[in-house]
Amino acid sequence: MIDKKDITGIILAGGKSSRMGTDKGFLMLNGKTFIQHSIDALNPLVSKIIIVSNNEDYNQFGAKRINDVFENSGPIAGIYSGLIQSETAYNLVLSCDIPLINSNVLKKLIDGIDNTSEVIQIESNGKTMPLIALYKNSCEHIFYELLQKGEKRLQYAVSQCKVKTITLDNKFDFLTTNVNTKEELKELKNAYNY
Ligand SMILES: Nc1nc2c(ncn2[C@@H]2O[C@H](COP(=O)(O)OP(=O)(O)OP(=O)(O)O)[C@@H](O)[C@H]2O)c(=O)[nH]1
Repeated sequence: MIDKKDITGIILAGGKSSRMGTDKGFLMLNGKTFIQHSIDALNPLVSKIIIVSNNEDYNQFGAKRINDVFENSGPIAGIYSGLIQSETAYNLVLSCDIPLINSNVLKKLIDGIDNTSEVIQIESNGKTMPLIALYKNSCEHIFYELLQKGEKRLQYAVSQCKVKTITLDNKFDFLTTNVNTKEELKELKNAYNY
């Protein structure tokens, strides 16, 4: 039986944010920052939360913030940076731009743990989502090798691990809505009356 003491939460909050123009973790939805939505979804399931970002403004959220080990190398580097700091076998990885995410969705990843899978990811709206996923620490060396080769495609990196995909029931697809632009944020607020 996997306990929360065996799981670290890793929130990716770095990157260029070129489409949004500002750090996505500080956007507000329903009176709460995006990063706080990620923290609140992870908290019941993990023993510790690590925020991966070079922005020191993320120090205020009561989680451990760490810098990216490789700069400008995208989410593979963000996950790798979190994995090398993690002291647990399992890691729930979440990007900071999915503000409707909740613990029930993340719990499905923990329920999917088996003896073989190194990555367990959500599929929602017909798309696999490696930034709503559980990673075993054994991915660390695979990601390191790929980063050395300059690989930036997270989907490719995940395909190099033993991966299992858990498909969300269609009625929960909205919970994985990803916000990349100001227009998408406006649409989300309109859709859910926030
Ligand atoms: N720590 C870390 N997180 C990253 C990095 N690149 C992207 N992310 C995070 O990964 C998630 C998805 O990022 P994207 O939307 O694909 O990329 P982005 O750089 O944030 O935005 P764009 O420049 O608009 O593509 C977000 O939560 C980002 O904060 C990185 O190099 N380091």
